[in-house]
Amino acid sequence: MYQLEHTDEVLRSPFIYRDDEALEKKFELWQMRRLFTYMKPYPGIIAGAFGATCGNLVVTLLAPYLVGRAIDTAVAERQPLALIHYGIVLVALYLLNFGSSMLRIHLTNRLGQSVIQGLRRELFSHVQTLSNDFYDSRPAGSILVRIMNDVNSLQDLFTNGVVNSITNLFTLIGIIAIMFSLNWQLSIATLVVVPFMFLLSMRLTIQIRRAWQQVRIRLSRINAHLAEGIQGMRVTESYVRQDENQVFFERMNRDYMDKFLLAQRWSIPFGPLVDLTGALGSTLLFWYGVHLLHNHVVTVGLLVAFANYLGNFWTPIGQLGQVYNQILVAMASSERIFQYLDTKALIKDADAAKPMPITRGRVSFDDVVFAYEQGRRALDGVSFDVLPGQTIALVGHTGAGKSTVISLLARFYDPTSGRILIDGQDIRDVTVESLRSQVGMVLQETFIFSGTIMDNIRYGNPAATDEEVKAAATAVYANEFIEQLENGYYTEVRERGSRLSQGQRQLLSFARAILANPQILILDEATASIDTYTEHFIQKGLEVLLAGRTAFVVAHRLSTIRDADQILVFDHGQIVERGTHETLMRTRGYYYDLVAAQYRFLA
Ligand SMILES: Nc1ncnc2c1ncn2[C@@H]1O[C@H](COP(=O)(O)OP(=O)(O)OP(=O)(O)O)[C@@H](O)[C@H]1O
Repeated sequence: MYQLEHTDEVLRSPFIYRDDEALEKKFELWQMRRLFTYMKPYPGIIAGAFGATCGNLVVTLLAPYLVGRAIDTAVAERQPLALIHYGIVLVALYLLNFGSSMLRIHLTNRLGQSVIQGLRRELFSHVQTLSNDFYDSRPAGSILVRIMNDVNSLQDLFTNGVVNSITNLFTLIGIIAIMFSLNWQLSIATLVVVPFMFLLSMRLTIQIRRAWQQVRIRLSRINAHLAEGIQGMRVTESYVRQDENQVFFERMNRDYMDKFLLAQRWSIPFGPLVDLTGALGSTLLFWYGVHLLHNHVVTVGLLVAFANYLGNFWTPIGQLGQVYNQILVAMASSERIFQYLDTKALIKDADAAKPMPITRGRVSFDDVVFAYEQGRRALDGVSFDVLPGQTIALVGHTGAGKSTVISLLARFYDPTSGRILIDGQDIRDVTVESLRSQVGMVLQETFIFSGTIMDNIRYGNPAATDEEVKAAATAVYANEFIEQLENGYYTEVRERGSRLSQGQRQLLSFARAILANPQILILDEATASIDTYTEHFIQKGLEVLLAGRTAFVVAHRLSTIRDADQILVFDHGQIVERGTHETLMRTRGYYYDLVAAQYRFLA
């Protein structure tokens, strides 16, 4: 069986959770301030949560004192009625505590979820406005991680961190103030262990957090590998790579288990150590307390009250340690989130942009130069003029610049220099929305969304009725195959349309496009070989789709090229020949060679 040599290789797989992304960062005030602005819309919830925590605070501060008083007065002086009164007050206090806790947990969760939801909404809506260059430069996985994981990791801070840390500070200050007002000597004896509690809590929670982060990274690696493995299962099977995959997976699985057990090793001692420190603190308190008791400096009730106060130190100290962790994690995540939010869309409406009126469809490229990366021109001085209703075929070797022409026409990028005009208007002077609503695109790979066939066609025009969808499908000859599916137009398609053949997807995209009814159509013909039966429908569908529109076709079918009004032949980003099929064939130049080399078998 195939064995991997190095552990590092195990970790080579493309991670959803990228290892080069920091998991924690040092505190930055401006970042914290910006994060807090997301809480602004919820003053009512915040006030309610603070109100509820005040209820908890009252009980934490008052209950130990009352227990002490009950011992000193009711028990010591044998007054059962007074004891019952104390009992009733304490029960009432704990009921208040119960109610306050329920309300606080509900409100803080609501606050956390509202903030997270708002942040995620803003992030998604912003990412949707970003230009193609943004998507070109990062994998989809890393965008997903930011919208989901990074936003989620802020959840703890907003749910518990903010409200709790303020309450915890008040609790600590309150307990210390009450203790000193009752007896300063005993207060000092009680507080001796508190710095140790604090240090222990900080030290352990940092280690525990780091250990669990490692577990999460391993889990993300497994997820990423699984997702890829399942998507690429056909390739795996066809190359008989199951065994290698199994070994690879086993290593990752094992790695996850090791990290999990390590994290457990850090987490397990936390509780017992807390108890141990508490016990040490109590021992010290009672040892000194009994000494004070003998000298009649304190009473038994006071000693018991102090022991309870000592017990009440742990929760706020532990939670403050956690908040420190939550802030460090939030710094790293929010930095990445803000980085996305601050990314400006390269393509956006000019200040004076107006909607483009319904176009006739005349398209001109005027000395257009474009480079994706500086110094490497993908288009180099491209000029052409297309009359309304004409079909233009773009041909040329791979990498010649055909797709770049159509990307610029749909304004996914702006030219480095030169102009693109539609009906005499520079497309940079009109709104992007109005431009794109009139420039339809049918791409090679038809993206099928989860839903019915009906929904998928309607994507072209959400306002279309069922009848209009069916009419559009019928017009481009897609009706025949759709009717044959088990539920016709209401058949569910999902998983990137895997139920549909390449040809059927193409027909679906024609229906989608004709429903949108754009004046200008961009068509990247699919290169995949399609059975002759479907090909026949595609051919007829295409004729309907192109009729009456200005169309740019990155053409692979000789039939499309032959019927084109103009053929633009590209090479290294320049138009090297132009004309109709007949004239170009007669010229016996670049196009002739191209056809001879590439399309001979199609003729
Ligand atoms: N997103 C991108 N980032 C950087 N360079 C790119 C990008 N897209 C294309 N290019 C480069 O621009 C040049 C033109 O590419 P283009 O996609 O327009 O060619 P094409 O003629 O459509 O090729 P094909 O027929 O293979 O689709 C190529 O050198 C290509 O490597």
